Amino acid sequence: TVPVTHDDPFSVEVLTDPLPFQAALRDAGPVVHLAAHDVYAMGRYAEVRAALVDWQRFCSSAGVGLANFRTEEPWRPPSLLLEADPPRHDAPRRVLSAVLGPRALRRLRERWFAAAREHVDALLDDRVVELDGMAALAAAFPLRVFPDAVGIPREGREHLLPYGEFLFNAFGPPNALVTHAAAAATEHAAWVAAQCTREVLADEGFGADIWAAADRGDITAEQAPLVVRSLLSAGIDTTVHGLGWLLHALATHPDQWELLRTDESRRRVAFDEAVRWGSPVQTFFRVAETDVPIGDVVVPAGAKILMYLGSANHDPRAWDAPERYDLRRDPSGHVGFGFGLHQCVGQHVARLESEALLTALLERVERIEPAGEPVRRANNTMREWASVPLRLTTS
Ligand code: HEM
Ligand SMILES: CC(C)Cc1ccc(C(=O)O)cc1
Repeated sequence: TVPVTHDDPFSVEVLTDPLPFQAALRDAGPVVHLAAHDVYAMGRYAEVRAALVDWQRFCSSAGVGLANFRTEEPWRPPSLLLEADPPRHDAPRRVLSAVLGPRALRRLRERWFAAAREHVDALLDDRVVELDGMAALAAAFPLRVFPDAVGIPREGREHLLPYGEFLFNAFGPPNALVTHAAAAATEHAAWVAAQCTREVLADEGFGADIWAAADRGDITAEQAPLVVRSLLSAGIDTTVHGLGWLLHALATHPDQWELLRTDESRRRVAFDEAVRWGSPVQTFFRVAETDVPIGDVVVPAGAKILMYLGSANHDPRAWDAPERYDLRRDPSGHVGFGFGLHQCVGQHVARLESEALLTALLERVERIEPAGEPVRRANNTMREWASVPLRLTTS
C-alpha cells in the first residue's frame, strides 16, 4: 500500500521551512500519496531524476502545476515548451535552444560583465556599504540586463516581477497566495503578452531572433509570441532567486567566500551549488501517461505526481552533507534546473548573469556578511528571500 502524508507542502509553514517535510517525504518511501491534494509525490533523488528523463510516462502537456489541463482550463495559454510534449515540444525547443545558444552568450558576455562592474561600482560608494542584496543585486542585475537582451520596450517593466511571482504561485493549489493576486495577474499577463508581438520588439535580441526563426519557417508566426513569452515567464524570477540564494550562501559561509577569492576555479560551481542548496524552483508536477510502477506502488494513469526538486537536491542518498553549501563538492547532476528533455533551456543565460555579477563583486569586495536576518517570502513553487541584508567591505 502506498504511504500517505496528510501534511500540505503548499502550506505557508512548509513553504517557509520545507526541509522537515522533505526529510519526512523521503523517509516515507520512493513515492507517497499527498492526501491534502489527492496527488502523488516523489522526494528522493533517484526517483525524481528517473521520472524527469522518462518524458513518455511522465508527461508535461497536462500542465506542470497542480491543475490538470485535461479537466480544467489553464489560467493562461499553455507554454509551447514547458507544457508541451514531443512532437509539439520539439520545434519550439530547438528554436529557443539555438537563440539562447553559445553564439548569443559570447555576444552578451562582454556587455553583461561591463554592466555588472558598472552596477557594483555604483553601489560601493564607501569602504563599508550596507544594502538589501535582493533589491540592490539579485533583482536589480537581471532586470538591468535580461529585458534588454530580449528586446522589450522599457516602459511597463514593473509588471515583470509581479507576473513571475503569480506564475510560480499558480503552479500550486488555488490558496491565498493565488487568489489574493489573481485580479492583478490579469493585467500583468496582458502586459507580458503585449511585449511578445513582432512590432514592439527591438530589431536585435532574443525576441527578434525568435521572430526570425518564424520567418524561416522553423516555427509558425502563431507560435513566435508564445516562445517569447516563455523567456519573460521563466527568465527573470528564476535567476533573481538563484542569485538570492548565492548571496545568502556567500554571506553565511565566509570560508566559502574566501575560497572563491583565492581559487578562481571554484567560481564555476558557486552558482550551481547555490541552485542545488537553495533550489529556487522547489517543485512542479508531471502526469502519469500510463499506470507507472514505482517501488511496490503503482501510480495510476492520469494521476498528478509532484516532483520535489528541492528534496532530491538534499537527499542524503545522493549527496554528502546536503545541508552544507560546499564549493569543494561537484554539484553536477543536481536537479535544480530539471533534467532530461525539459531541462532548463536558459540555464547558461542564468549562469552567465551569475558569473558576471560574482566576478564584479570579487573584484571589489573583500568581505561579505549578513547585516541582519534575511526575510523569507512564501511562494507555492519558488523558495525565495524577500530581503537579504548584507554588509559589503571593499578591498
Ligand atoms: C536560476 C535560474 C533558473 C532556474 C532555477 C530554472 C529552472 C528550470 C527548471 C527546473 C526547468 C524544468 C521545468 C520542467 O522540467 O518542467 C526549467 C525549464 C525552462 N527554463 Fe529555466 N530556470 C532558470 C533560468 C532560466 C532562464 C534565465 C531562462 C530563459 C532565458 C529559462 C527558461 C526556461 C524554459 C523556456 C524552460 C522550459 C524548457 C522546456 O520545457 O523544454 N530558465 N527551468
Ligand atoms: C521551472 C519552470 C516551471 C520555469 C518555467 C516557467 C515558465 C515557462 C514557460 O515556458 O512559460 C518555462 C519554464
